[in-house]
This record gives sequence, structure tokens and C-alpha cells, in this order.
Amino acid sequence: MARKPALEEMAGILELPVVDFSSLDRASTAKLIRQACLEYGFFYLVNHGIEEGLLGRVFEGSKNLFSLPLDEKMKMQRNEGHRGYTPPFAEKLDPSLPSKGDLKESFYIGPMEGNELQWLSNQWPSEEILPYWRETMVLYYEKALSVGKILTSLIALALDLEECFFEKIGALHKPMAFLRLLHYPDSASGSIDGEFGASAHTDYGIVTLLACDGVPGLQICREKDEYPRVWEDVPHLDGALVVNVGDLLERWTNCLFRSTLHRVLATGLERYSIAFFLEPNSDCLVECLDSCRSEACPPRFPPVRSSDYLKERLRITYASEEHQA
Ligand SMILES: O=C(O)CCC(=O)C(=O)O
Ligand SMILES: [Fe+2]
Repeated sequence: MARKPALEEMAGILELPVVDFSSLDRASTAKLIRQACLEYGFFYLVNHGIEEGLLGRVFEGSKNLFSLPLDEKMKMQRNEGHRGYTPPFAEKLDPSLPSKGDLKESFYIGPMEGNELQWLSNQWPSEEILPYWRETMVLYYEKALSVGKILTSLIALALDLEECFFEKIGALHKPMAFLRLLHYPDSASGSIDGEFGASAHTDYGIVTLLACDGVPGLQICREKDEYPRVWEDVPHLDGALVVNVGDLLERWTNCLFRSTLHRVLATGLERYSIAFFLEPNSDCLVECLDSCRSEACPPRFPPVRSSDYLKERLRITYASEEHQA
């Protein structure tokens, strides 16, 4: 049973490192990424090359999707392949909370290719209802995936590995990457009685690339095992993607890189965000890197197969949905 936080404190406004994706000096960029992952597990990525116009169309598409009547959205409810619509309260990212669930609604789009026996296919709103919606999302998915893959090669450099390390071990071959559209409905401020837009959690995979609409609410807690928990606001940086380290990268690095706890407050304001979760190929074995272990610092986690890990995390997150059903 997770220990309950006795109290929470608010710290000042955070100044996360800014990584310039267009810099030609890869060694310096890798150094900066290393520092950011050691200290925060979060950084801003600027000049990432995803056009503003495309991002605008993704946000627009997201608004149009979430504006559909609930019964239309429920026709595309999240399937066994973890693709489709999740209504408000379907998910409780922090299972220790007494609340009904998180306020957000979301829509998952998974890999277009892959083993269809294991992973059911994506669900799409019909072309008549939302024209060009699918094309826009597929285009964004591909662009985000290519940014994620390049970023992973910089992360390999940051760990003193050869830059194709994660490719070589098969992590980036048909990766389990998910695009997730998120909508936080406007509602009375609920955090006081334990309701959150998204409750405290860490992400599961390698890295997450997050585009936000500028509405506040995202917070991080840098020391997840210390109480009282100290929460810091992540300010919006126009044009930047917020990048954070996921749990599997934390496991690979034996906690050298932090998978930092974060949440989204229920501020009462409507908010949209677009998350892209880069998770390894389902067969990839995630085990402590040689460079991150020593006699004084033995591996903290046993090796785990990526898909086993992800399945278990999703099971816990959606357990409240099963109880409600
Ligand atoms: O919407 C956000 O700002 C964060 C979303 C998030 O943390 C998640 O979906 O894992
Ligand atoms: Fe997250």
C-alpha cells in the first residue's frame, strides 16, 4: 500500500532546461539532456521541427472530436488494443486516491503497423463527421515518432552509449508509441476534494512529448519518495514540447534518469493537450545498462519485457473502470 502524503507544499515556479533540437552540436545537446534528466526528468524541446500549422490542426481536430455527443464518442471506446476513447473518470492515474477517477477524457491512437493479432486496430471517427481527421492525426503521429527516435539517439549519447544503441537492441523497431489527445473539461475547481484533471503519476515508457495549449495546470514533484510532496508549476513555453522521462528509461538507467511524478490540477479552466508516449517494441527486454551499474550501485530492478510491464501498468490505471462497469 502506497504511503499517503501527510501534507503537500507548493514551491516556486520552475525553470526547466531548454534543449534546442536544431543545434548541430550534438555533444553539447546530449550533455544538456543528461543534466536535465538527472535533475528534473523534464525539459522543454524547442525547434523540434513540427510545424505550428500541423499542431494547430491537431488541437482543432481534438476539440472537434471531444465536442461530439458522448454516445458518438462511446462508439469508439478504448478497445483491448488500448486505442480509442476514454470518458471522464475512466482512468485513475493515482490509484491511492479516494476519488472516482480523473476528470479528463482522452483518445488514444496506437501504432499503424504491427501485430494485429496482439493489438487491435485504431478507431477513427467517420470521414463524414470529421473530414481529414485521420490524416491529420497520422501525420502528427509520424512526425512525433521521428522526433522521439532522434531524441532517443541523443539520450543514448547522453548515457555515453553509441547513438544507435536503442535501435540496435530493437527498442525502436515498431515501437509501441501512442498518441493521446487529452481534454480537461471546465469544471468547478476540484483538487480540494481530491479530484484532478490527471492525478499524480509517472509515465510508463521511454519518453513523452507533450504539447500544451497554454492553460496552466501541469505540475511536477521532483522527489517522489519524499514527504511532504513539493509540487512545482510547469510554465507554458510557447512553441516548445515538454519532454519527460518514462519509467522504462528510469529502469534502464537504474534511476540515474528520473521518471518524475506529475499531475494536472483541476483549475476549473478547459484545457487541451497532446501527449505522445514513446514506448519500446513490445518484445524489448529492459534491463539495467552496464554503464549505470556498479558494485556500489547494483541494479534496482529485475529485467522486464516491455509489453509485460506496460500491460501491468495499464491494468492498475484502469482498475477503477472495471469496478465501475
Ligand atoms: O495534459 C498534460 O499536461 C499531462 C498529461 C499526462 O501527464 C499524461 O497523459 O500522462
Ligand atoms: Fe503523464
